[in-house]
Amino acid sequence: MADAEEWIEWDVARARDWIAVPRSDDDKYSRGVLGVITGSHDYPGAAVLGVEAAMRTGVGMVRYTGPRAVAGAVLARRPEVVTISGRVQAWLLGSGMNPARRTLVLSGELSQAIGEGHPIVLDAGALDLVGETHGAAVITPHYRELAALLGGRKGPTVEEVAENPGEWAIRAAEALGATVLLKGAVTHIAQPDGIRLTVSSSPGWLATAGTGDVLGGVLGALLATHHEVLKYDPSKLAPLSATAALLHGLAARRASGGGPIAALDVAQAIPATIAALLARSEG
Ligand SMILES: NC(=O)C1=CN([C@@H]2O[C@H](COP(=O)(O)OP(=O)(O)OC[C@H]3O[C@@H](n4cnc5c(N)ncnc54)[C@H](OP(=O)(O)O)[C@@H]3O)[C@@H](O)[C@H]2O)[C@@H](O)CC1
Ligand SMILES: Nc1ncnc2c1ncn2[C@@H]1O[C@H](COP(=O)(O)OP(=O)(O)O)[C@@H](O)[C@H]1O
Repeated sequence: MADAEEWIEWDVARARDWIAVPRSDDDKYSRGVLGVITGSHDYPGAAVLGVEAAMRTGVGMVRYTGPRAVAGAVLARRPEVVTISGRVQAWLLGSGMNPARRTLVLSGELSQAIGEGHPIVLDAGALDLVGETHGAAVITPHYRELAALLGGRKGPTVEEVAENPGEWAIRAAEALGATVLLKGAVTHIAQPDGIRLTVSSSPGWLATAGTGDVLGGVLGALLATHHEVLKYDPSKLAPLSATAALLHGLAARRASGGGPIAALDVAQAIPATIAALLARSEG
């Protein structure tokens, strides 16, 4: 089992360096466009939550090209979103999707997105596509999803992952050749190059439906706004992933104020959380 001392706990001082603040010469394209294929007939809300979170984290544009039936819900919440295909600098795939119900058309669209080689977040119903990625890819499973993903490789039970999440995050990163952000009360980020980061400051109120979809949007936005550096140095996925998890937890704490929260509350609290983090105040 991994030595606990090898893990670095991510903090506000480190995270601050991974927020891309727009410069005077930036425009919406230079900041980065996030392509999003998420949501389904069964889970349209996951797409709404992820897109909301990405926009609140700060990105030049979101292109949502998921199921047409879901696009209406996304647009109803965020008319800023563009729903026609076009160039993007990063992708968020899979939240609210069921791989067992993936149509041929959707399979083709997901493969095409992955084939572009941009930095990519694979969540929920796109986790099984990790073997198709080349370049910077991060997967964002919870314990059950990681156990299922490793199942074909003499993998662990859900209980085994829960007992030792850090160790299984490391094993998954090595076996799958991707950055792993393993969600839980403590979020573990492991990369094949040996980087190991934790975020353990999130409030328990985050254990509510849809907060993982919000995290996907936060992370997608961070990848899109750091696409240039990721092109040359995919190892930067780890600090970006840890920053996403930290922001997510800080936004939850801010939204909560000690009381219960819903996932959308977390997304809405992100701008003030980022402003506080950049101002070196409490974060
Ligand atoms: N608003 C949205 O659009 C949202 C969309 N979401 C999207 O949903 C998708 C699937 O997400 P997920 O992995 O969290 O759930 P899922 O794979 O179905 O897990 C099944 C497991 O849970 C268990 N189980 C179920 N009920 C239980 C109970 N009452 N008490 C105890 N156990 C219970 C069940 O056990 P079983 O009933 O089979 O014994 C089984 O083991 C994913 O794409 C995500 O993005 C979510 O983010 C939520 C908000
Ligand atoms: N007890 C907890 N304390 C702090 N954070 C938690 C706790 N349980 C879950 N979380 C966080 O909440 C989010 C839940 O994501 P996920 O399991 O994908 O839910 P959903 O599929 O409903 O969006 C993750 O970011 C996870 O790290």
